[in-house]
Amino acid sequence: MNEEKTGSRFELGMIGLGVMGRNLLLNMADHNFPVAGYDRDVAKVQAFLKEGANHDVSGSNDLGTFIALLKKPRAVMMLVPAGSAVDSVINELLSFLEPGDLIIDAGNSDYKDTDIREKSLYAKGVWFMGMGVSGGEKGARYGPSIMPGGRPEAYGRVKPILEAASAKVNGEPCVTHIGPGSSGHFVKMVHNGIEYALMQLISESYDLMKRGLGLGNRELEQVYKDWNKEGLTGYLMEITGEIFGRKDSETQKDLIDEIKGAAAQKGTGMWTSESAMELSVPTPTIDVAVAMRNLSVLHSERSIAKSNLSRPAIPYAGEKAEFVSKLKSAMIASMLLVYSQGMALLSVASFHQGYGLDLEAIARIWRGGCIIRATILEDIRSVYRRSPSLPNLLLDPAFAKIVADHQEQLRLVSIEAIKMGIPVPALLSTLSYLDAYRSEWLPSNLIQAQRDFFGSHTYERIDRKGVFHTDWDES
Ligand SMILES: NC(=O)C1=CN([C@@H]2O[C@H](COP(=O)(O)OP(=O)(O)OC[C@H]3O[C@@H](n4cnc5c(N)ncnc54)[C@H](OP(=O)(O)O)[C@@H]3O)[C@@H](O)[C@H]2O)C=CC1
Ligand SMILES: O=C(CO)[C@H](O)[C@H](O)COP(=O)(O)O
Repeated sequence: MNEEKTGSRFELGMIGLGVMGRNLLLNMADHNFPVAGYDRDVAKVQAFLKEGANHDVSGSNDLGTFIALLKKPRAVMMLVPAGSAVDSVINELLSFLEPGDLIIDAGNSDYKDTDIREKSLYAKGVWFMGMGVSGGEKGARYGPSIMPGGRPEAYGRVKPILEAASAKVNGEPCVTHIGPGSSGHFVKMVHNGIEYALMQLISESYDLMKRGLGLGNRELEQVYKDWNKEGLTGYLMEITGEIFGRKDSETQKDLIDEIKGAAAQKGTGMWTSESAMELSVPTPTIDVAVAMRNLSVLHSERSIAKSNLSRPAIPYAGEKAEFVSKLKSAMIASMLLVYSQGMALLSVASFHQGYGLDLEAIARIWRGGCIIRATILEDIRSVYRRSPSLPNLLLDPAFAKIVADHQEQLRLVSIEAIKMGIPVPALLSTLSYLDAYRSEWLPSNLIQAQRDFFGSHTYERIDRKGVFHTDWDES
């Protein structure tokens, strides 16, 4: 190690120099912060030092040497897989850290774990922050959206470095102190839940155009590029257009056709659905997106079911261009309804978990750097600027009007999908969410009557206050 690259003067240390850790640390170094990296794998440390050679960086694959590089009170960030790896890193760190040092878990940890870790570390005098980072490899390197939670004093210590490294939209950094405790990881989890639902919707639009209309990959590439230019501008739409244009370097075939239709997952989508259920917030599109990832991996069952359950498809008989235009409208409505579900979950969690979330600030920091960034987040930000405690975006007349203007196309596309036998559970559940949310009357009176009939669970009445029970066996 070179002399000037030693000494306890590095402002932040990163544990885990994988995809995210290496890139985020280089990003911080780009902004002239002296930073140090640690990885168990010496090759990863060397690769980081080589890439950061023109910056004030240092690193080691020895934890004690790495910790000795850091300025006191120390700030140690980790980007390692969620779960036991985080606990094992914390345990190893504890023998080197002192009261007042700060640990930041910037991975996709379960927020419930974050609450436990923060409390137990605080009792030992060590500060702990759970922080969401979104943007993938490129975002981490050139500007992610960052969602730090925990004590405001802890955030204050790393605010300059996080603001410098984050994405900027109109000069505003895509980072803000989210709130206390596990709020940063909760907000990142919901970001990912929205991400799952948007990805499922886009994949359904692909299926409708591929199997329904018979469009080829060049046509699909053009449709997604057009959608990204106007009306549906966002990162996921942008990369989808690029994906359809990519050739496999080995076979020279379209790469998309070489990829198996079985989608993996690491847990954040499922945790979003679980949390929504726990907090009684309806998020049907996110729930169905998780279910479809689960169904996608049942390939051998699906190949048996294919012959057992075959049915003739009723092909689409209309104009292809007209269908694509309706589909674009359907996508606009359904994507807005996904953001509505996710933001409604944040609104309830803010109250129940004492996070005190600023929904306008969350929409602001999601406008750049993250995977769900899209121009609509500017409108969503405006809604919360007007009405900071709105329980659901659909209650804002301007936002509701955009959905209402596109809802008929969502309905028409859904009907065609059903006729063609193409699975579009995200589109259908989104439409039903809309129809249920805008319906003052729901048939749940019958469910109450049934519950009281079989279990004496009682019911409320519309004409009187109180709880009532009927002896349903009495004639
Ligand atoms: N990839 C992405 O797009 C995003 C990922 N995330 C989250 O960031 C975190 C890191 O992901 P990513 O960078 O993609 O993962 P990688 O697999 O690329 O890197 C993980 C790093 O963690 C290290 N590590 C694993 N287990 C331990 C352990 N027990 N002790 C010490 N180090 C360990 C690995 O070291 P070694 O080489 O020695 O195994 C490796 O350097 C995860 O929580 C992920 O969910 C968040 C946003 C986006
Ligand atoms: O956090 C991310 C993006 O925002 C990560 O890429 C995460 O891994 C995505 O979730 P999954 O792997 O379950 O699809």
